[in-house]
Amino acid sequence: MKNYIAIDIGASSGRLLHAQLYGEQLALKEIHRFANSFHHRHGHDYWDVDHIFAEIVKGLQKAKRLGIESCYLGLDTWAVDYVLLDQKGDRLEEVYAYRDKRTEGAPEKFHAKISREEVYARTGIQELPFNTLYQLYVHDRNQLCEADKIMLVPDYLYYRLSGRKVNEVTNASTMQMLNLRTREFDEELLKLLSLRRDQFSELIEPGQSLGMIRPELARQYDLPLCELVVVPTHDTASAVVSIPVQEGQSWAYISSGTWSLLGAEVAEPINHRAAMEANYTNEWGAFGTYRFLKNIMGLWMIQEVRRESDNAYSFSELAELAAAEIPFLSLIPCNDSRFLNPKSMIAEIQSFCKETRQPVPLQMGEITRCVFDSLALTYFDALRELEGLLGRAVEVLHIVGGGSNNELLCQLTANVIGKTVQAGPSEATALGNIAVQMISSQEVESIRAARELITRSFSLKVFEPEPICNLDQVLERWEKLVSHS
Ligand SMILES: Nc1ncnc2c1ncn2[C@@H]1O[C@H](COP(=O)(O)OP(=O)(O)O)[C@@H](O)[C@H]1O
Ligand SMILES: C[C@H](O)[C@H](O)[C@@H](O)C(=O)COP(=O)(O)O
Ligand SMILES: [Mg+2]
Repeated sequence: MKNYIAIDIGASSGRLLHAQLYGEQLALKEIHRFANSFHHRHGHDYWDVDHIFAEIVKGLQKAKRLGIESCYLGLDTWAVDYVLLDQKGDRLEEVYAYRDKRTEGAPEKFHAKISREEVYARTGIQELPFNTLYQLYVHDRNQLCEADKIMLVPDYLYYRLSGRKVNEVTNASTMQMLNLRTREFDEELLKLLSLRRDQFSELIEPGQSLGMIRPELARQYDLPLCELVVVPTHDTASAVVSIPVQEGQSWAYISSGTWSLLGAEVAEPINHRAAMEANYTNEWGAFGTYRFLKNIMGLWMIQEVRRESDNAYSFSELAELAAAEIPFLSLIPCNDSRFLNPKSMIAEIQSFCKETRQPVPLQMGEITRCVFDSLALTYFDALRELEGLLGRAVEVLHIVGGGSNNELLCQLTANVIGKTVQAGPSEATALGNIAVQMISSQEVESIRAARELITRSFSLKVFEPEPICNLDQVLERWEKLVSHS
């Protein structure tokens, strides 16, 4: 029986899961989980990639102690952030976190050199201030010139495990530097950044093998003999692979974790002006698909509210507290940049409500209810835009990732959008990661077969829309709030 290990590192936690195929069912078991977050040092926000790598090694050691002598191994993380390497392959400096404030105003400066329209026509990528393009634009020039290689975080972790340097395409597309037509780094953008193509590595599609884990690593730490398979290393790309789509469904998804990524799987990019104005993106998907989606602030806001309350409540307790509150009392424009990385999320939420003469949420349930109500309304707006851009109605919204465990938010979303919500799997990213490994090992023949296997193997919850009294008034108030933010 083949062993598959997925390492999924999101912005709030990393996890290592083991999967095996038992007949027609896929069994998944969590072996290791660790908290992940960026740290504020010397005025900036950084990831601790050495700690992340140490946790990966710890997880693989646990796997070996559980009797997993050999396995396939795939790894995915969040997007856009990168590591600078010198010629010896050593890291040149700390790894900036995308929420660091250094990119504030960077898009405006960059687009003085080349228009937004031109960049969107070339890349089809939504404008987020922390895209790699803008991060590199503000990065210290001397450091960049010194860099022999620029690798996104998962590429770097694969390199430390395998010794191979590659840029996997689904995550590379989030850099906003890949040209949709040539499917290569855009030469004009490289020139504007004064970067050379050879500072990046070979672009590689998911599904290919990078060979075995470095033998010295396996020996030193007593690790399983892993064959490293390049999976969709952008966590959202892996999550989309595992969406339990039913035949004939007109479907869309929300990959719901730290971020809520709301979108559809399309065969060709949609990068016309209307898509740009709606700030929809064309991140590359597995097997030549595209992820036509939009970033929504997501459960980051709940994570911060929880952290500021010293983690006094579990995520399910926060949802229960919110469920007892009056709906749609206070609302916030989730995607406003003020919520990207405020000193205090609670204070920022309360300030907005005060500024807009809404009831100011004070109790924990009031605060989390405000976030969940506002997220559901933000999903409503984004889904309506998506249907317009796709030119088709969506019948079912799949919510996958940790947020699929939040039954209040899933029901609220179904009620506001007036459509069926299908929730789960919670570990969609890891399952998509494993699915691509299984396709590569030929134990599963296609994404379609993988989705059927996942649908058979994991329980999903269906939320049918329930009527909301005075929804029209809520939407009217919401539109005013969002249009003025
Ligand atoms: N039992 C639960 N009830 C409510 N929400 C949950 C539950 N479990 C997880 N979540 C939500 O899922 C989020 C984490 O999702 P996850 O996909 O693991 O995030 P990431 O991959 O970004 O680290 C948490 O911030 C929390 O809001
Ligand atoms: C910064 C990116 O927009 C972000 O990484 C997003 O693309 C993503 O992958 C979020 O994944 P989480 O699991 O951290 O929500
Ligand atoms: Mg995630």
